[in-house]
Amino acid sequence: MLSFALLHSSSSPKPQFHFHYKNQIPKLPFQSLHFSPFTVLPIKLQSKPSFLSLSSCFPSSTSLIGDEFEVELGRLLTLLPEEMRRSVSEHPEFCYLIEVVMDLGRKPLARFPSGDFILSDHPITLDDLQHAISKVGDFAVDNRAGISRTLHRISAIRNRKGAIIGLTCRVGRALSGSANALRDLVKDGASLLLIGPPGVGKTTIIRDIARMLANDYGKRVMIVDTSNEIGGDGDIPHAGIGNARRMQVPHSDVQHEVLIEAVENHMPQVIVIDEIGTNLEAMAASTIAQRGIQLVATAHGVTIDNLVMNPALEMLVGGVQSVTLGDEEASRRGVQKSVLERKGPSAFSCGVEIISKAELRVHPDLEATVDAILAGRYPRYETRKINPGSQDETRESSSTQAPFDERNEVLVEDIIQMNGGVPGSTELISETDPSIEGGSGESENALCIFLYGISEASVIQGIKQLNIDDAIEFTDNISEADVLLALQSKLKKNSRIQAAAKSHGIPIYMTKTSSSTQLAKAIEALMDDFADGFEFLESEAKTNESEKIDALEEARIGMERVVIPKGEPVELLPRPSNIILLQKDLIRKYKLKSERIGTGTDVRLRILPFSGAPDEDSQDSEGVDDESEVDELFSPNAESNGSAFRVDRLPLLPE
Ligand SMILES: Nc1ncnc2c1ncn2[C@@H]1O[C@H](COP(=O)(O)OP(=O)(O)OP(=O)(O)O)[C@@H](O)[C@H]1O
Repeated sequence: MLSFALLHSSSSPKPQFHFHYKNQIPKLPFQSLHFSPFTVLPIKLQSKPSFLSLSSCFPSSTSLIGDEFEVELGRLLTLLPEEMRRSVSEHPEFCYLIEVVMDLGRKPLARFPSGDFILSDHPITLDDLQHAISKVGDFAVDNRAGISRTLHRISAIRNRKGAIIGLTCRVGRALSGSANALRDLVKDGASLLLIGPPGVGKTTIIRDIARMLANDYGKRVMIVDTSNEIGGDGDIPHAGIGNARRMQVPHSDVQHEVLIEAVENHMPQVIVIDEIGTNLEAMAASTIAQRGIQLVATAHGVTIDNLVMNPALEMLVGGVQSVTLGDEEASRRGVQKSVLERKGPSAFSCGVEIISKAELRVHPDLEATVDAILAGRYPRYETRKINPGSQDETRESSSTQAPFDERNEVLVEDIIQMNGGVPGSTELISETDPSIEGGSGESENALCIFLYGISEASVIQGIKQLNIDDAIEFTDNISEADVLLALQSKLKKNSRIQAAAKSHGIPIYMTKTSSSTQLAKAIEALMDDFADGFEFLESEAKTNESEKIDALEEARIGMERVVIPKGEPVELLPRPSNIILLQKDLIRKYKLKSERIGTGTDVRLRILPFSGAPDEDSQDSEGVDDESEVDELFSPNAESNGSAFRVDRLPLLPE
């Protein structure tokens, strides 16, 4: 029978970590970097699969894991058929197992940091699923179940008749120390909102925050545990939450009620809650914040921008409203008359973007971050490392630079960690530090593209002939991108993606089709502009800004001096489509109508005198609706560059 052992070897060579850049997945991206002195050797044993050496995966200081985690992981593995159990326990990354996926009629998979691994060539049967289901508690309405007194989460997929045909078995771990990087903030009573994509480690961190506040700072902490993920399944909470108390939620729809109940009945000083996702929950959280209770919560998203743009959750960060500025104020600020502003105070004082299992971006003043995003400026934030091994506060780097610069710092730290650097080091190493030399097989000057409506595969296919694979890379995180490349038809339907690109100062390019030839041309054009540092865009933006002000002033004077007092129409000068759109907006605010005249580069507006006819706000005199205006805005007459049209720095399109 096959099993494995973890052998400590101080003389063993450092493990080979693959260099990763931006969103590329490293071989072992977590704090596994601590574990470089351990070597995993598969050996043959005449015994049952053993997890006895599992605690060696984790230095004793890192967690409550050790023996308890062995037992807990063992309980998860009892869900699996013997062959799968053996296969997963033999995997070299067994300690870092994230999930086991069992779908009826398909081969079972284990998810590890380095990727998916097939556990057996035998497809999953109904019996296999039945066996697993019999070992877990009841599935709640959110189709999640747990294993009593463990942190594992079993999520079911059902067929149309309600029968379970798939399971995702997530390994839960209490990583004591995973919230150390936020210790200074939580200690001072800051309300923290953590956001991150699924599986990045949000629950793990807030669990540790709950423990830290209850045990280290003696606070009365109440966890509102919607799917029993923070405190584990069963009525006795998992040791990972320390002295914090927890309230279970019978149904996710009543999470907001339990939140209020927690405050009213149990006198908490701190409320911890995972996954605020609805408007009602956001409202409950805001109410709690107003009562002076420290709030620690998570929400799905990648960056704070995602929350600002999410109508259900924007309330968490103070809400967003559109404000019309006076002419003078608008020209003083150099912005259009209608701007977005924060409506009120944020329910949270700090925001934390969980970038990866090893890295956080802390926005110490969440309101300032939201204001910056709405004003199209770079928010200020600090990059911190998650370091479960250290009991100290681990503010590893502090940065208020523009994201582009900071990205390089992060990159450098990643590489150093991957090369076996000491976690917890507070040294900030410059990009030219020799220790990073040779760590990369990739170009540091690669152009990082966020694709929208175009698949990565199509671009790769398109540029095959160009031999520039190393010069570009892709990201799913718009804040990391140098440029947004989108399919025209998709982009024009999504004003939010444009707003997100704008808020990060990223130029937007688009193609009409995603054929290989078009994409190849687009990428070539893009590479040229990137090589020039997108310099021309800067000057274009400046020209555009002053043209915007001129155009609006021209329309205002026309209306105030001619159209309104004399009742005569006024023809404005030809302008680019995006500026015409702004003029139309202003004209509507004066309760006047306009018509678009001319063609090509001669397109301009004629402002019509008030006719007394009912005002159709969303239509101009030609019956052109906003959708057509959007089309117009995207017409290639403004900027054309082969197949890629620059539509950089568009104004926000009407919803
Ligand atoms: N620092 C870490 N090192 C190693 N494993 C980790 C770390 N943080 C989290 N994990 C593991 O990663 C997986 C996902 O973590 P977690 O459930 O906390 O993520 P999440 O962001 O809350 O996910 P979701 O949004 O899907 O609920 C779990 O198996 C967890 O044990």
